[in-house]
Amino acid sequence: MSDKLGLVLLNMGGPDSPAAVEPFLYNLFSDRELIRLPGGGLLQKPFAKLISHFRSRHVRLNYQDIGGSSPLRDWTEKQAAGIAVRLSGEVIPYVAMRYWHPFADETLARMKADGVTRAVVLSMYPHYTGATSGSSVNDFRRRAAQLYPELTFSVIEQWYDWPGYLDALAARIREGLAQFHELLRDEVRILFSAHALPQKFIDRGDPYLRQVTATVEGVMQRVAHPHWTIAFQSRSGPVRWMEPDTVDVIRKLGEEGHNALLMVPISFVSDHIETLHEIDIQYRDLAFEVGIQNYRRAPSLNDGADFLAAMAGLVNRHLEGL
Ligand SMILES: C=CC1=C(C)c2cc3[nH]c(cc4nc(cc5[nH]c(cc1n2)c(C)c5CCC(=O)O)C(CCC(=O)O)=C4C)c(C)c3C=C
Ligand SMILES: [Fe+2]
Ligand SMILES: [Fe+2]
Repeated sequence: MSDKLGLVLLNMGGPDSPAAVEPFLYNLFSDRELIRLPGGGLLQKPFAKLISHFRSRHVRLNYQDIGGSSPLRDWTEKQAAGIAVRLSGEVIPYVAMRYWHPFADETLARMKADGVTRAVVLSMYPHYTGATSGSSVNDFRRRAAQLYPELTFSVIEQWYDWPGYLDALAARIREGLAQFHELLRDEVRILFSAHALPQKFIDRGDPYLRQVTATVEGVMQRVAHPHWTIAFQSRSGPVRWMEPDTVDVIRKLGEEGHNALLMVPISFVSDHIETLHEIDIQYRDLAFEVGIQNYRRAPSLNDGADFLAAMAGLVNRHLEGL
């Protein structure tokens, strides 16, 4: 029997056309591991239908500003291929998304057809929370149990302190700092912006905050710049969210008279709506409004060779330990 090995990268997924925005949002708001709408589960789908319908107009406009669709699938496919070619031995790359194509069941069907019998499943969220990594891994496990129970797989679901990842992130920050005029560089405020979570995820014990903090500390040991802080972006509902909010921190930096700001997206490993729209458009407008004239963002990791080599190292170490 053949013993083909697959590498499956998990991520959120994003709409691939304007028409996909509403069903993408419906899938997202239907996920009770991400968001618990009122009604104890019974009303989750009707509420998801309603919210996705009303939210889609606004979200579609945001996607329109970045070219009409999410680049997340392309980046994740490039990452999967780039990691697979750097592994020892032959490994077939796949991607499985939580809320848009390719869904886990589509990917599992392809793996089965390709004769893949073993796989390493790698969550592309560096920091663990049940809302993202947890939901994606559970979804993959459920679908695999239904559709391809013979598949043997193991999961890598957190890697916030992997040295090669920290090195790659530090390199992006140095690139970001290099975009400022030499005379300004020492004064640059670095703002690490992680995706916010409702505070209740932290209170119930998700390690997300601890892991984000550890990543930032590991990176700053490598970069050695005196001015940095962490904030949380993209709140989206009427609950208590992690603090401080990125918007409030940008405002405060402006009020304090700082005029050089480097944004570093920290919980995402590729470009998508929250780097390309939120950080590059919305927060940039806000920074200018509060007097920060020099606003830059560190490039995302995307398919950077150093990042892919680091991730291949992570997968190789995992395979050696099996
Ligand atoms: C580490 C990454 C992410 C965390 C943590 C996260 C938590 C989280 N998100 C929502 C609600 C929405 N997220 C949306 C889009 C979106 N979120 C992430 C990542 C994290 N989310 C990504 C990569 C994307 C974009 C996909 C793409 O563009 O390719 C959206 C849809 C967009 C919008 O409506 O603004 C919602 C809604 C919650 C409630 C949450 C924590 C529980
Ligand atoms: Fe999100
Ligand atoms: Fe978000």
